[in-house]
Amino acid sequence: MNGPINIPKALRSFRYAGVGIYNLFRYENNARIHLMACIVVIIAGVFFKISPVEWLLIVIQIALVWSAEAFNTAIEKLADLVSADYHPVIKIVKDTAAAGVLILAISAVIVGGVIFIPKVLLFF
Ligand SMILES: Nc1ncnc2c1ncn2[C@@H]1O[C@H](COP(=O)(O)OP(=O)(O)OP(=O)(O)O)[C@@H](O)[C@H]1O
Repeated sequence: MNGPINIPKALRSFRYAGVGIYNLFRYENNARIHLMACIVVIIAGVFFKISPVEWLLIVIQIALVWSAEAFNTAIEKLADLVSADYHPVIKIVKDTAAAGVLILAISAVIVGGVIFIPKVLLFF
């Protein structure tokens, strides 16, 4: 370690990360879709009075998907900077990054289904 913890620097990092979160939901279509899905899930969670463990699973899934979306967007932006023209490697990079989001989105749908489908069926 190079000395005491630099609190102002840490706070600046938080601010930059906050700007990143704002930009993600302000400008990225897929991130907005995930945000809307998250709002629907939270409303459903409150409505069906899901348990604390179920809330924790939902929170983890939301964090995983948002986080993957943030990394995917960062990779896309970097790829666009590296090569604005079509490039087969950029295609692999972008498709692979998108695959990371899709894998976690499928996991979130499965977790959501396991939690909510029985409650919805009981409701009707
Ligand atoms: N420069 C490129 N070279 C090769 N393939 C590309 C390139 N740019 C995009 N693609 C292909 O098009 C797909 C969509 O890319 P794009 O950057 O438009 O992502 P997106 O998911 O539409 O996100 P956004 O609209 O937020 O930028 C990529 O997954 C990739 O297959």
